Amino acid sequence: MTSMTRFHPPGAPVAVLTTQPLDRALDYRAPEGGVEDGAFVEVPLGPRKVLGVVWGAAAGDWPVEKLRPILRVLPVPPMAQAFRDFIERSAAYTLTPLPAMLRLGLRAPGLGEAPGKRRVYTLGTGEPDRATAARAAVIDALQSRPGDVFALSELADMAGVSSGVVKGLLKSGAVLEQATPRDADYPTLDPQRPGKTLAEDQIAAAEGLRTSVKSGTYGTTLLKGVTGSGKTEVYLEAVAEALAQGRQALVLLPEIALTGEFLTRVEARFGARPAEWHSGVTQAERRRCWTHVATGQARLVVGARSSLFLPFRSLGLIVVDEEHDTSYKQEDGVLYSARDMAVLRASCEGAQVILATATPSLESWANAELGKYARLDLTSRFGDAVMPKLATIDMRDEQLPGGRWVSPTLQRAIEARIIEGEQSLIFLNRRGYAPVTLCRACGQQVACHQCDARMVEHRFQKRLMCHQCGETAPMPDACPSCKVEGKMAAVGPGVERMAEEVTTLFPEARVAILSSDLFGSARSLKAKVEEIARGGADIIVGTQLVAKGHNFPKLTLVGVIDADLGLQGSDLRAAERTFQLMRQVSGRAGRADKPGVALMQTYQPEHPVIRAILSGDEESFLREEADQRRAAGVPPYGRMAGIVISDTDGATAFDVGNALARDITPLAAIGAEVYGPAPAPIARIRGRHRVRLLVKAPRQAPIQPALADWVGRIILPRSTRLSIDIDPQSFL
Ligand SMILES: Nc1ncnc2c1ncn2[C@@H]1O[C@H](COP(=O)(O)OP(=O)(O)OP(=O)(O)O)[C@@H](O)[C@H]1O
Ligand SMILES: [Zn+2]
Repeated sequence: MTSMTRFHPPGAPVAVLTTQPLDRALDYRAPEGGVEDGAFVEVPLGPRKVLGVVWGAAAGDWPVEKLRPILRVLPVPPMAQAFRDFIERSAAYTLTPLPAMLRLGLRAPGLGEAPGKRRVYTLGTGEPDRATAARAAVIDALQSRPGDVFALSELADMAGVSSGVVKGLLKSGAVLEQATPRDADYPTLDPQRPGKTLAEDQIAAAEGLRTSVKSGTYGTTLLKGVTGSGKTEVYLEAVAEALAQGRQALVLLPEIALTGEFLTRVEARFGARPAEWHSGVTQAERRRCWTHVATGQARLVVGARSSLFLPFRSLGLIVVDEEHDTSYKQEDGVLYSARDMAVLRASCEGAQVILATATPSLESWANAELGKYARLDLTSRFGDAVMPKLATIDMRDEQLPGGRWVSPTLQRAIEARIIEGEQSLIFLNRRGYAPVTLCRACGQQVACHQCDARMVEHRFQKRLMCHQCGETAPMPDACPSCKVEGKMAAVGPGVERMAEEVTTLFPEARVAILSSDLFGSARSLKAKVEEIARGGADIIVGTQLVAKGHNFPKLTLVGVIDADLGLQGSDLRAAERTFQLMRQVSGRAGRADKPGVALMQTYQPEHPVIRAILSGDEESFLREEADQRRAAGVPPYGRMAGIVISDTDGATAFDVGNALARDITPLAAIGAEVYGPAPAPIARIRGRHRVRLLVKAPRQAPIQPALADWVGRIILPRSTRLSIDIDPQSFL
């Protein structure tokens, strides 16, 4: 860990950690005027200039006179000691090289550039002097984001054109080029404004949270409240307390589509909107957010998981809303769980964490049981709203023709809602039109040529898509294998096919589909969600995107097409995930004055998980699940790490796997076991063959150093990649 913050006089040797893939900090000489620990600097590296952070005194193994000087100290506040500690500890936890971790903390576009040099582009009033498809794409892109300004490459990427096309539109005035304005301050949030009048149980929970925030120390609270109980209102009180203490707060949401509603609620509570940080905001806006978070001017940030790596000055509170959500796990690049890293960051900062959910992850629940986390409960919905009634539809008793999935029972229920002017949600956790496309002549399924995965038909886009690598191909007329024409058939349902069926059943109804792949931008998805919330649809057909915390006041019926879907896998969390998903999606019903119903179509109504979902007894479900995991020694009662070795050559990947399995001395020393190597469930992605090993260790075992020692004994062939996933959530 770095020592106390320190000033290095001009010429003193200092260590600079750069974002370049080197295994350690490099030594430089402090510039004229000296430099502080944590300062953001520009240094020479070979022929290039790169960004870095002063990481303490130099190691001293190079003579000072041979060191190159720091070129420039950037005009931003230095990285706080607590943040540097977090970078080091999160790197050690996830076994990520420090520079890769630091890179997450330097995601502010144009940080190294002088302010006057940056240019941004925006919509002008002129007409393009020559109309082309590429030019029209630029204008369309700008029109879809009124009021936003873009960097050149950002706008070109958005429009799918070269930057030359954008520049070509300047002369006619159709696009305007401007010097970047100074990053405007965020409006002041007023924590003293009166919030909503809280109900009795809300007051108790809010007081508990306020007291924790007041303590000014680290602590984590699991805020467990049934869907619609008002968790947001309650944790906003904790945010108010942090603001009143003069500290900053961060609220993490699992889905950008949820930010719209959240921003409105923040504005209602504090009189202004907070800073935003996620993939849906422009580079200029990200820069503004980063710099004002660094100075402390931005007091509240709402963001995606990467906002954990913003340079807060004085962070007092992190809220992880829908903490059970799987999207908090970053599954490529640096593999980390934003929920766990939130706890780590808070402990570095002396801040509080609130994990809010109706369906806690077993990890968080167990930590509360152990007393490591505090716990607060909200057990009823706010106001007159009641919890929805849950029931199963036994599909063995329903008469359904082939190629149809909405049972007559569900159909009648939807009909009744339409007559009442209420909304129904049809839920199927499968994107696209059909999961399988096969040839009726030869029986072959269409597969991705780069992956061991089927191509999924997306009928609206008229393309096949691989959900592993994103590769798309036009829908073929003739079978790619036997070349027979007109025999390609869709097998099984996806949301698009459900929308088609629903439209056939209810031709008069307004049907909306919510699936992540159907929206070009986060903004258009947000707009759709808002339109639905206002009543702009009678039937919503959606994937798990709709299960996440949305508030559709007119929605009174949830129909689950296939409640058995998630139970089939051998995933260690299959039961937990199905339970969470069903409780969450059913929780969308009856959130306002009218009571709601959730109907789950299933072929196995007597399955213990289905019965647990119906009973609504979360605590017994979690306790039983905990008992099983404890007996098996798996998370949260044991540690796990997933190792994926990939190579364009399958045999090479296996050789590496075997070499690792042959000598497990460092792991055996901590009582860990190694399973594999075995071909990964998806044995090839993007042309790379994949081999997996699984490491299982006792709960308290120091797994990271043992893993580092173990894989460090192997010299990887150049073509081989090895990734280590601590606490893996997915086993693909
Ligand atoms: N004290 C209150 N006064 C007025 N309205 C409230 C109050 N508490 C909650 N509500 C309203 O009840 C609804 C549900 O609240 P909220 O969205 O905070 O619930 P939640 O617990 O976060 O639900 P979910 O887990 O399903 O996301 C919202 O429309 C909210 O505005
Ligand atoms: Zn693929």
